[in-house]
Amino acid sequence: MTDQAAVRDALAPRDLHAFIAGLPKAELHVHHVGSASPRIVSELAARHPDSKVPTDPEALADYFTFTDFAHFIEVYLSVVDLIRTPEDVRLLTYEVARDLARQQVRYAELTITPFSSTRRGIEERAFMDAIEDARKAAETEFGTILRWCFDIPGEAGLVSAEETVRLATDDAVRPEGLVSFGLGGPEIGVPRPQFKPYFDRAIAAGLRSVPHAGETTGPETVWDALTYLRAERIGHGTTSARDPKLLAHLAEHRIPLEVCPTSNIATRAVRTLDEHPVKEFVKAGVLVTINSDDPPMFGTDLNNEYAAAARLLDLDERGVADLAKNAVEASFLDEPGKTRIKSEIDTYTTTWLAL
Ligand SMILES: Nc1ncnc2c1ncn2[C@@H]1O[C@H](CCC(=O)c2cccc(C(=O)O)c2)[C@@H](O)[C@H]1O
Ligand SMILES: [Zn+2]
Repeated sequence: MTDQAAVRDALAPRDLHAFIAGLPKAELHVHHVGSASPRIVSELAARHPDSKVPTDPEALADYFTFTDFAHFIEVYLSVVDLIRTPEDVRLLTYEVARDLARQQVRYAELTITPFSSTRRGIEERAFMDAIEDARKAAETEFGTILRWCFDIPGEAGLVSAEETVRLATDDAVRPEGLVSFGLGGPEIGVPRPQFKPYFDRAIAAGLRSVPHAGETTGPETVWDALTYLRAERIGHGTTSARDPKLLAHLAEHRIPLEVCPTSNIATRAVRTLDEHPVKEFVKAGVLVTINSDDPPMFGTDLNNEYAAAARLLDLDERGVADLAKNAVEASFLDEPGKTRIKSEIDTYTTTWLAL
């Protein structure tokens, strides 16, 4: 071992957490408002004293403890209420990009719910300018590429679907960084087929379909997302593990699952991490990507999600690097960009293992 390696060994922990921290990554399932750090949320809460969101980061940690999925949505919307001006939007987006860059995220598809902001009075062009301004600044200053997914807040119904697809397809409004179209919010009482016309319009406009499904309802919701919404990836897809035919279909057609382990525990979709079905997904040959969903709300970050997946799947450095390459491959980044990041992952891993 060279002197340099000996010194490096003595200084840095060689455990998997250290490897993950430096590993170039891509994140495909992470929400804009859901990524507001405690510092940002408390700063915004201080600007709006009428809000019930705590300003003190300690109290915020308790506030972000959920009894069930409906409670999570209620808390989520109270944070949405803090985003009131285009300046709030730009600050939030830029800071989310900084947090992603700190975790060596080279590329992220950030899910934004524009309906929730325009209906709260933020003018649509100003909203789009704010996110685009932050996206360009992030790429220049952090080297992190951001793309947008616009999603329908399903519980808000077809009015929100119409507004979301208009904002996503009207050339006078849609932002340059928009690549995909999604469907979020509660699944219970929100059947997927009703959104087919809106997804058809989004897909016809060149957007990729990535709805949430199988997070809080059964595998039939995942089938519906595939059949009616022509999903190219599935947000969560947790209950797919209950249907071997669905697992076989996802594997055969290379339809990736955007797995968010800690999210599923925090929203009580899955009881404990050890009971998470990600092992079943891998055993069935399904393409698994690891994501953080709403990291500060769930007391996690992307690196922690990779560490959780490594433990559940008993992975070494090469196994973790493969997970990272899965996400790059499943992304909607152009081929040269994918090749570049995958090559960076390979170089990083080879260098790490050689030390
Ligand atoms: N794990 C998650 N699973 C699912 N969704 C998640 C997850 N994390 C974050 N979201 C986001 O929560 C939003 C929910 C917004 C919503 O339900 C709603 C209902 C009624 C009115 C309004 C409004 O704005 O007026 C909004 C979704 O759009 C989605 O982007
Ligand atoms: Zn989500």
